[in-house]
Amino acid sequence: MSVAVVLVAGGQGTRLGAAQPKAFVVLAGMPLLEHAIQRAMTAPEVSHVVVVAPASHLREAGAIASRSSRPGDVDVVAGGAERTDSVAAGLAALRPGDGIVLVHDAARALAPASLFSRLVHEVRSGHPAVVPGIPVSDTVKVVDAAGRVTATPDRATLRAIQTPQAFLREVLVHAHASGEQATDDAALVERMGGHVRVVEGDRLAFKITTPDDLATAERHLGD
Ligand SMILES: Nc1ccn([C@@H]2O[C@H](COP(=O)(O)OP(=O)(O)OP(=O)(O)O)[C@@H](O)[C@H]2O)c(=O)n1
Ligand SMILES: C[C@](O)(CO)[C@H](O)COP(=O)(O)O
Repeated sequence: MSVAVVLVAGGQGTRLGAAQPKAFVVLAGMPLLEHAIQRAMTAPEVSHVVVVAPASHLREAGAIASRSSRPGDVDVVAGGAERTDSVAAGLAALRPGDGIVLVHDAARALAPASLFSRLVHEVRSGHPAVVPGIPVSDTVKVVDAAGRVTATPDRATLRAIQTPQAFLREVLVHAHASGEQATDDAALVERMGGHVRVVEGDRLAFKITTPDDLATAERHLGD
């Protein structure tokens, strides 16, 4: 069963505030998208990457894909208005033999190859939906629209969820068939009653969202 990565890079990066969409912002001499492709393709299990780019930047994404170690194994398609739409566009471009799908944010450009491998191992061990998570160090409160606290969940039960998120292809495709939006793909599986397993994440898989995050990423690469 081959393993495909749907690498979503179709967002604008409004919170980063750069002149171009976030995936094309240069970090240590290379666009974030290129960092993400390199790391994904370093995982020996990964046979194919579908890059989902903004419709305005297909040519730029194609040029980045052509510089990868295996250009024939990287396809580029146009994304949609929301992240969920971009993932759906990537799923539509999977190849026939792709049985395991990892959905990954280009914005988590430093996620290491070892994280991809760990998730694939978990799916191959019989878990149809597996996501990486990090224990939270802050106390997290649930608030209503008026800012009033309605609950303080036990911190030990909470995880900050990252990507890549790994699924059996049929499970993910079925979950997306609902046409609903969600902030991550696992939530669609949860909504249809599917089991999602959380495994240990990786601090390097943090999401580059703001200029501060970009500076943090630069520091990591300088270490
Ligand atoms: N319509 C969209 C929106 C987001 N994404 C991707 O989803 C990932 C996570 O999204 P986020 O970090 O929030 O990126 P943006 O939506 O680009 O950021 P912002 O909300 O600041 O505009 C990113 O790799 C982004 O490119 C996408 O492919 N298509
Ligand atoms: C998928 C995700 O990265 C998991 O933490 C996250 O939910 C993406 O959120 P965003 O709203 O697109 O930033």
